[in-house]
Amino acid sequence: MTARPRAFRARIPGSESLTNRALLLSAAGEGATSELSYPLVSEDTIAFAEALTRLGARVQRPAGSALWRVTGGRPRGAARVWCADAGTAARFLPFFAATGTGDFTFEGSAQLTARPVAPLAEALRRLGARVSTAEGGRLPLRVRSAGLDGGDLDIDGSLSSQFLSGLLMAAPLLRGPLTVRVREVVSRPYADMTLALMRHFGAEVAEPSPGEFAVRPTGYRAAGLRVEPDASTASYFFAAAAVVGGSVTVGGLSRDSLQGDVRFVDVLARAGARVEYGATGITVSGNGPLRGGFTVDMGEISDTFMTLAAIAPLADAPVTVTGIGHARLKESDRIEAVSRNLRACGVRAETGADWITVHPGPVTPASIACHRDHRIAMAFAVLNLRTGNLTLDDPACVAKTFPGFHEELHRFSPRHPLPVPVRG
Ligand SMILES: O=C(O)C1=C[C@@H](OP(=O)(O)O)[C@@H](O)[C@H](O)C1
Ligand SMILES: C=C(OP(=O)(O)O)C(=O)O
Repeated sequence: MTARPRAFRARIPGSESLTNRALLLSAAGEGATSELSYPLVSEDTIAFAEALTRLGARVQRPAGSALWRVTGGRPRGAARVWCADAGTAARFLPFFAATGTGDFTFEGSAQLTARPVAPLAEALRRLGARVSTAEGGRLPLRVRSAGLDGGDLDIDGSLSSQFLSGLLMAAPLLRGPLTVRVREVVSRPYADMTLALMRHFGAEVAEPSPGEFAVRPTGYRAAGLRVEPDASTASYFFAAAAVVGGSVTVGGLSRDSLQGDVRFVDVLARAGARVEYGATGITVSGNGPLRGGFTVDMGEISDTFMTLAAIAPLADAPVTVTGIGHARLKESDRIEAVSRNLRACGVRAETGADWITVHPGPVTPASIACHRDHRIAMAFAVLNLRTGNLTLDDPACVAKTFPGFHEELHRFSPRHPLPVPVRG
């Protein structure tokens, strides 16, 4: 066991999900200016902000400032919009663009192009937009529209909640009321986050029955928002305390967070860590060896399943995670990426369509294949705090949501190596 680090207040950047929603809802407030404090500054949110400027908004983000100002504008004309690796950009912005008038093409990286957008295209066609996609319902996606009427439609939420969130956020910008029905939606806490932020920016949205949403064509008003720290990112630092001892506090998070991933701490509690919900933040403390011997459905908080799976070899019995089939459709096939990397470390892991079981055992030296997935890199960096024998084949991929990750984890435990500056 390494030396017990002191109590540590982790400096966690703003939530990507809250930042991107607030950027979009601010951009939808035509002519009005909203202020976002402590937004996430990362590849995903910069790409999202730049995409919005292509769609008529103005985003002022002074270097080093914790305050972004967004002035709304209506999408009009023709634009090619680059979404980089950001799933939320590809799934939210076409709906917003279709409420304007013009011809908009959305493109993304090879990684993003591998992720589905068919449910989005189908919903937009039913609302009257002209939409085309690449084969298999992939990017590039082209949408031509002269604004959308309201109506009544179903949307598929089984692959991702982001399609529902994108449609809901666009709904107040339609010419009439919209009723949306979703039979099954994964990651439901993200839809709840969407509803909460829509209301914060002035929308009237109700859920008269589970999975049925009624939205009035009210448009949006400007609002201010202080962005919570990213609960998915906090999971790595909470898990670090659980596996090396000491305690980590993340200020600005609570049981009432808008982010479902804050519930990851309850999973750590099942594994034996001590969790305290304080007045100013959440604290997780290591409490002896990690306890396994349980099965947990992480379908609603699937971004954090990798954090648990990566430290599960350190537990005293197997850990099974279920409900995570949709995690195969993210930056990587995350069930496959985690299980292959664990096996490369000599750890026994079994998988199915939507589950993984990790067995305890020694971790042998390995190079972790990150698959350009920031969460694979960050999760295995936590395991390495204990083993000290792992390297990442792409440490820089963390910049998608936390450019300063390695520095902050090193500040918690010097056992985490600082990234070697890339020469040239
Ligand atoms: O709406 C959002 O901000 C997100 C929704 C989730 O995706 P799925 O709904 O595809 O699970 C999550 O994995 C992603 O990191 C962010
Ligand atoms: C899946 C993720 O993000 P996105 O869908 O926005 O690419 C993530 O951050 O884990």
